[in-house]
Amino acid sequence: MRGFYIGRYQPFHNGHQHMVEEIAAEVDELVLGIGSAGDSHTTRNPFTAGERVMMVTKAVEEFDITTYVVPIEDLDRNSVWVSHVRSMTPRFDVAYSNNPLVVRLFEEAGVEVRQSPMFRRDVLEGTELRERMIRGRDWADLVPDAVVDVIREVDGVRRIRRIAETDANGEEPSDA
Ligand SMILES: Nc1ncnc2c1ncn2[C@@H]1O[C@H](COP(=O)(O)OP(=O)(O)OP(=O)(O)O)[C@@H](O)[C@H]1O
Ligand SMILES: NC(=O)c1ccc[n+]([C@@H]2O[C@H](COP(=O)(O)O)[C@@H](O)[C@H]2O)c1
Repeated sequence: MRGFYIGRYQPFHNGHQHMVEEIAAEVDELVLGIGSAGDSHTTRNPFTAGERVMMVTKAVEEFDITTYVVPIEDLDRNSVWVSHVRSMTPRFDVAYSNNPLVVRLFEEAGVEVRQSPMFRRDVLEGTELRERMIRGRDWADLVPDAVVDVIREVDGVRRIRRIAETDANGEEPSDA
C-alpha cells in the first residue's frame, strides 16, 4: 500500500517528521508532496521547492521506507486539484492530512483520508518556526538535523530576516 502526505513544509519540522514516522508504520511506500511548489522568498513561504525537496529527502532517510518526493504547484481551481495531484504523483491508496480543505477535496474525489492528532502543536508549527528565525530565537531543536543542515547551506535564516525587514519597511522585494 502507498500513502500520500502533502504539506508546504516551510520548513519541514518535527511535527511533520512525527507524522511520517506514524505513516511509515501503516504503508509500504510514501509519496511526499511539496505543496505550493511555485512559492518562495516570502515570509510565509521562504524556501524554494528544491530546498524543501532536500529537507524532506534527507529527513526521511532515518525511516526505512521508500519515499518519492514530488513538488506540486497550486492551481486556481480547487475542483480539479486532486486530478492535478494524481497527474504528478505515483499512484497512492490513502492520503494523510490535517488540512480541512485537503481532507474535503480528497474525500469528495473518493480517496480515503486519514487524520491524526497534532503533535506538540504549541511549538511544532511552521509559522512559529519562521517567527523564531526572524526574531533570533532557538528553532534548531524543533526540526530534524538534516533540515538544520539545509537551512544553513542556503543561508535560510538570513533570507527570511531580509524578507521580513523588507515587508516591515513596506518596500518592494528586490534581488539586492
Ligand atoms: N505539529 C504537527 N503535528 C501533526 N501534524 C502537523 C503538525 N504541524 C503540521 N501538521 C500537518 O502537516 C501538514 C503540512 O503542514 P504545513 O506544512 O502547513 O505545516 P504547518 O506547521 O501547519 O505550517 P504553517 O504554520 O506554515 O501553515 C498539514 O496536514 C498539517 O496539519
Ligand atoms: N487549489 C489548489 O491549488 C490547492 C487546493 C488544496 C491544497 N493545496 C495545497 O496543498 C498544500 C497543503 O498543505 P498544507 O497542509 O501545508 O497547507 C498547500 O501547498 C496548498 O496550497 C492547493
